[in-house]
Amino acid sequence: MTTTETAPLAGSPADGDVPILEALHVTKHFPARGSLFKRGPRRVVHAADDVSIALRAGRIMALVGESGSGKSTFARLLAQLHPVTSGEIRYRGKPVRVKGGRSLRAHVSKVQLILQDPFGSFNPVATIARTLMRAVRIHHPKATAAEQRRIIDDLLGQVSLRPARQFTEKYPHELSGGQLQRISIARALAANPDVFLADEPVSSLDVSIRLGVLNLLRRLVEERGVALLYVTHDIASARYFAEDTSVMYAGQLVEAGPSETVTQNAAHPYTQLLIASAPDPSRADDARPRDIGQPPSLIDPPSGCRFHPRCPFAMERCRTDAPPAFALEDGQWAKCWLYDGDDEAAARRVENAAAYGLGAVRPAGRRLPTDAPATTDTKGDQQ
Ligand SMILES: Nc1ncnc2c1ncn2[C@@H]1O[C@H](COP(=O)(O)OP(=O)(O)OP(=O)(O)O)[C@@H](O)[C@H]1O
Repeated sequence: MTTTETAPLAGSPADGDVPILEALHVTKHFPARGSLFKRGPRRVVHAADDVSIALRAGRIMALVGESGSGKSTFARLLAQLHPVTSGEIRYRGKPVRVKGGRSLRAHVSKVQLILQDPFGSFNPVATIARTLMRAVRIHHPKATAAEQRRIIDDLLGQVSLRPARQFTEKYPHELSGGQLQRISIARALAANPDVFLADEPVSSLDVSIRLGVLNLLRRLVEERGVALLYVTHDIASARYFAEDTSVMYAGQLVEAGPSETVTQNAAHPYTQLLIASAPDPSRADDARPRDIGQPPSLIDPPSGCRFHPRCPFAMERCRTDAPPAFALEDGQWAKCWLYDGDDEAAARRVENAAAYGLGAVRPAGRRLPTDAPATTDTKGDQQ
């Protein structure tokens, strides 16, 4: 038995290894627009509430959710671009306390953010060589000019842009979105990071070139042993790309576990609806619930389970009490009262299985302590 009685841990990491980057009970509240100058209690946007995640060497974790669920905010918290409201970020087991300047630079060199829109992240009047040289000078200040040029060639080679001279003298507008996204990955590699936080890295690219960029990221994870957080609204891509998947709804994680299990045997009704509403021509006429409605306001989120106003299986307790995490099989967990041990929950699970044509009704889960970080790291003896 490991420490996992109180900390559900996912995937299949080796025993005793420490995650490279971890968030523990991380919360971020932004002041709501206009609330700074109003009397009365300050209103806040609950962009992330009590989110715990562990990123491990050589593994990809998908963070999936609709627009506005808090995914980008969470990635930025990990990158320390926003301070957390409460909770802790740990790098290799040690709390990260960034106060700007040198400590921020040290964190950024280890934890690199890759953004959705590569065009927006380049200086339009600088050549690729100049942009990359800037990153190389920051991270390899002692290298000679010739060495720095060699480093640039090598970085471009690592992202399969060869020969380098075909790209170095170009301006961003002369390159395709896919080429630019590769160059932003090369720029991130200049820091020799341990962690990539890729925020919708392929959503702005043509469908035909997405796979190439995802394959490149996968190769870098495997060859360099970096940890990768893959932020996406596309749950189908999580299955093929990431070992582990966490699902975020209205600022909270609602389900996590191995990607194969989460995508093929989703437990939370929100994940089930996300999957049912993903385009799939092969099931054009099936009868699964598909109208997934609108996400709630994050200024005044619903009481109890935040998904209850949209949930076809909601019970009275869902309106009043926030669900704890229930450990299921295969390292999967879900914060959903459906997996409670009583008869009403069991009856709703029967309805749930019927609605989604599931072969078998799922058993109840094991309720995990609420103070435990319900991370995506569900390793261990939680069954
Ligand atoms: N700096 C900020 N100040 C105030 N509110 C913010 C700020 N940044 C994000 N938010 C709010 O936090 C919530 C979560 O936004 P976030 O961008 O993290 O979601 P997301 O899941 O990444 O969505 P998308 O996929 O559209 O980027 C939204 O309600 C957003 O308006």
